[in-house]
Amino acid sequence: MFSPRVVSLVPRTGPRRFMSTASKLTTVEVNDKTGIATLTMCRPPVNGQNLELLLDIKSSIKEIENDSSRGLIITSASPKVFCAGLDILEMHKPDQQRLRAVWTELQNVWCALYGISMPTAAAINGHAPAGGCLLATACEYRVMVPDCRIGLNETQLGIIAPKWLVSGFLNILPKRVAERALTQSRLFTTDEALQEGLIDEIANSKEEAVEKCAAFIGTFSKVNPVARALTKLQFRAENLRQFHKEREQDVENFLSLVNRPEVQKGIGAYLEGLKKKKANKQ
Ligand SMILES: CC/C=C\CCC/C=C/C(=O)SCCNC(=O)CCNC(=O)[C@H](O)C(C)(C)COP(=O)(O)OP(=O)(O)OC[C@H]1O[C@@H](n2cnc3c(N)ncnc32)[C@H](O)[C@@H]1OP(=O)(O)O
Repeated sequence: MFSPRVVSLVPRTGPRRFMSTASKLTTVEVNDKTGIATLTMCRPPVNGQNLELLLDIKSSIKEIENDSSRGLIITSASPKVFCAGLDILEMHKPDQQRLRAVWTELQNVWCALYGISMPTAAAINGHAPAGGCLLATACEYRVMVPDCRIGLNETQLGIIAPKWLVSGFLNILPKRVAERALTQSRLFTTDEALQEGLIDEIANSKEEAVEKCAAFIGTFSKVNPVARALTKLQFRAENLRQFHKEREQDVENFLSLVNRPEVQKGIGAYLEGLKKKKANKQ
């Protein structure tokens, strides 16, 4: 559950350091001057969220939280993709135990990122559909590079994004825009996302996006961290409470939905479409 932590306001000095990470699927780099930690997802080619990546993101978030960093920036090592969402292979003809674990870990990642007390920002250096959009919208601030797409396109796969998953989206967009976007499986271009308020700024490169995220986090340097954390909680507590109340039922709903023959057929066709797209590119 959400527990605000007191963070020192004294700036740190010294070189950048790397925290230990559970595996190589994420890296965490702390800028010792600013105290801001950058969590980078590194599962090529598109940071598909399989079980191992989700476990790794969760443990990196916990590590950053325990280190009392000044803030957290999430980004990707892939040149064109921030995160392509759930690894569709985890949902296609799934192993039931693993599928259960995947969904539980997606819940855990969302809960850890959405409920963390320190300032958070996403440097969206590429496309961010579905689970990628989930990560970005769990953060407090978003900076995106041009010519990319972001949104919750779950209905395209025949699956339904549950309430907790949509709550970050609803923190940002008017309900009417959110409802239409979800029912239409809309992926917003960078320009559209800025216009609708789904992202806060555009940056010309990943480096610039990270800098802009750090500048946002820097705006809190003179704000009392406990007051800031409690204020953030005030805005997010109801969604978190609701999530905890429903999380077990939500796993059952997900499993039953994904196992439906017509959904399996849809996921299979979607995967085929992705493969064909690649073949057409070659
Ligand atoms: C009760 C609740 C139920 C449900 C809630 C569900 C919540 C979350 C759901 C999800 O996250 S579902 C996943 C949705 N994701 C997508 O629809 C994205 C699909 N991918 C794309 O649109 C594109 O790949 C891209 C991200 C825009 C990148 O395009 P690009 O041209 O750069 O790459 P390419 O398409 O050639 O892909 C490279 C490679 O990666 C494979 N790939 C892509 N996305 C996924 C994925 N999500 N899972 C697994 N694999 C993916 C693609 O097939 C290519 O593989 P190949 O090299 O082996 O052919």
